[in-house]
Amino acid sequence: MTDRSLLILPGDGIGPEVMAEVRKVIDWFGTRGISFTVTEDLVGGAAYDAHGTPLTDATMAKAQEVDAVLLGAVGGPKYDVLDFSVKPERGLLRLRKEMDLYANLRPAQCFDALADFSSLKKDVVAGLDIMIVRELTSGVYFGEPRGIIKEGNERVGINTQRYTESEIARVARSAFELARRRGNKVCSMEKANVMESGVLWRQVVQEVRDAEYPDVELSHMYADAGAMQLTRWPKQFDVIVTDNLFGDLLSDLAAMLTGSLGMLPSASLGAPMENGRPKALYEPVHGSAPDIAGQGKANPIACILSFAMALRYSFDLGSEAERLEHAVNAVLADGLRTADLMGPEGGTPISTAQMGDAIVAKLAASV
Ligand SMILES: NC(=O)c1ccc[n+]([C@@H]2O[C@H](COP(=O)([O-])OP(=O)(O)OC[C@H]3O[C@@H](n4cnc5c(N)ncnc54)[C@H](O)[C@@H]3O)[C@@H](O)[C@H]2O)c1
Ligand SMILES: CC(C)[C@H](C(=O)O)[C@@H](O)C(=O)O
Ligand SMILES: [Mg+2]
Repeated sequence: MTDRSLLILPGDGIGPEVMAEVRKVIDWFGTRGISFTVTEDLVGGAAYDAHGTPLTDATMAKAQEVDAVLLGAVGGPKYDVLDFSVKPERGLLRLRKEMDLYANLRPAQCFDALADFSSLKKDVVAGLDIMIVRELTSGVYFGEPRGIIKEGNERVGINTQRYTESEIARVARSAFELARRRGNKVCSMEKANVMESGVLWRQVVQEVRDAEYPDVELSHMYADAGAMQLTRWPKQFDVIVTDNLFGDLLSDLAAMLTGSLGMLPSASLGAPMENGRPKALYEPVHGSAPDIAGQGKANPIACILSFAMALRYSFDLGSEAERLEHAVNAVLADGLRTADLMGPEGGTPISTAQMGDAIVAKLAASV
């Protein structure tokens, strides 16, 4: 047993495929004396198939106990017919909510070797390094009332955008703290022009900045304009803080600036516990990719970089995280590409497993 515990939840679709490559990386660190006590369990459709629920109470309890949870992806067309309350995605949302993982960090970094590949011009993305901080435990994802009700002869679908002051303030603090360690700039995105929750969001973020972070530059942008600016000139941003739904959309958009959705990792963090570390779940931003599942085509880099974030944020292993990120960069610099990192002109892609092996080989060569 080590004092570093990890719960791995591979999930559905390409989740188990990309997680298998992370296991190789974990094993390699083990050979270097940095070991983890790993347990594996089911989430999403895989848990539903086995237990009739996308997350059992026992798995939930395990997630609360470990230092970090690493999740692959959940969902898929097979489960589209299920009742909403047992859909695979509900398992992930329960983890986020019950672990109180309110700050979702989604870094969009363009690796040098991919600057030519982005759908945007090279000078727009080369060297790009932005951090989206998405509020993850509130907003329209969780607000009440919700549901589908009958009104006269019609069905009405209802979801509620709801934010309390303290929910906004705590994620704003996460963004300002991160900014201080980066470019010292935060842009907050909402729709204060049409939503009261957006008005409150803007006020509270400004108040937190004025009272506690006067040294950090703060700007505000409507989220629709923010989406436009992200594609026009993304390097104007350092840290972006935004709500749950806008953060979901903007982070998929930001992923494509880096070349592929298969490149973007994430860390979902709660408040620091007594040991100074946050409760944490790490997962790639992408989903279960049913269109390529089972074919060895998935890019494992987003999941591997999510493990790098775990090294940094949950285990104080910042230099090991950097070593892993450098290994990814070196593999890309060698020209190795999974299919998602190839343009219409084509080339010969490598498989999910070959990408994992190449990254481990670079790690080994780095010592
Ligand atoms: N965190 C999660 O578990 C998560 C995130 C997003 C979507 N989902 C779920 O995944 C299912 C499919 O959703 P979707 O198709 O809208 O989104 P998706 O992210 O699964 O796929 C979108 C597109 O990106 C490609 N892609 C995604 N990840 C890739 C990777 N690592 N390598 C190469 N290509 C990759 C897919 O092939 C697909 O063409 C849904 O059930 C959705 O709810 C889960
Ligand atoms: C699968 C789904 C619940 C999830 C979300 O909407 O948060 C996903 O899209 C994400 O980006 O993590
Ligand atoms: Mg998403």
